[in-house]
Amino acid sequence: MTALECVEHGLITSANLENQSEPAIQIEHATQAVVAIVPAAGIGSRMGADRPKQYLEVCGQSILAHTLDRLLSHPQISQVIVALHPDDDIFDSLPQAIHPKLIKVLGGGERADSVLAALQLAPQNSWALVHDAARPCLTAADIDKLLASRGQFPQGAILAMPVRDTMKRANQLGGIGTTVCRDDLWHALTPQLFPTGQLKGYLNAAMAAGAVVTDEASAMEWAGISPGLVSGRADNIKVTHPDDLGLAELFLMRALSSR
Ligand SMILES: Nc1ccn([C@@H]2O[C@H](COP(=O)(O)OP(=O)(O)OP(=O)(O)O)[C@@H](O)[C@H]2O)c(=O)n1
Ligand SMILES: C[C@](O)(CO)[C@H](O)COP(=O)(O)O
Repeated sequence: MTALECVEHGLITSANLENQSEPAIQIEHATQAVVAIVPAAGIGSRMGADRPKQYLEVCGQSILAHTLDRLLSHPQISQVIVALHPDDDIFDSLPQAIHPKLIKVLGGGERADSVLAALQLAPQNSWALVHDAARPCLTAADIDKLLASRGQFPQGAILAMPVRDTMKRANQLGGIGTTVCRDDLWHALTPQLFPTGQLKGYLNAAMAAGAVVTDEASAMEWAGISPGLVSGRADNIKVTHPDDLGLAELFLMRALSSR
């Protein structure tokens, strides 16, 4: 891909191109493979269903199948690596399981362990686009938006959504302790996009240091990096509790009917 094509695809900014010192780095970043990492080894305890929530059906197929469809069909994603629970006996029955772009790996005890396990199979010199299996409503436009942010955020970025409600912190009695200033507060979503080698290294180091790592950005922040915030759609929900299923069904039906 030529430098100009990188600018046309929004992979680098024209400013990067004019900056004589960095075009090679920016173009290299922009033309590296993008590998989707899908942590799908959870048990869905908060859902309390008869199976892991990623295998609950909405709009005719499982939540995981919807998520994989979005990633496998994206032209800039060259590979999809899915981390599965050791006891998973459903995945291989999914039509998506035999897709040539897809690789499966055993996940770990925590989400971060599953992400790390999948990262071992990603090329060191690639971009890792980490996306929860439990977020089936992701759109191609939001993936495009995050990928296009690499020119502005060469160290990586995440999809996120500004907080809209007044935020309260509970006290010990289950009442309102305090109102939290919501200025500059964002909900972290996924995908989260980082250079694979850096993410692997910092994820390992942060976890070894006992840091709390609930998303990939936490590990990058632990290393002193400030990932970009890219405003994403509010319907990119994480299916977590039973009442999320109706919302996911609604959003997926709306997306399918608009095709
Ligand atoms: N050890 C784990 C735990 C979670 N996940 C994945 O990480 C994503 C986000 O995690 P969460 O929503 O918490 O899923 P669960 O851990 O399954 O839910 P719960 O916490 O209610 O058990 C999910 O796609 C889940 O499958 C994973 O790959 N490996
Ligand atoms: C990664 C994530 O979806 C960003 O909001 C979230 O941290 C996952 O948290 P969970 O407790 O593993 O669901």
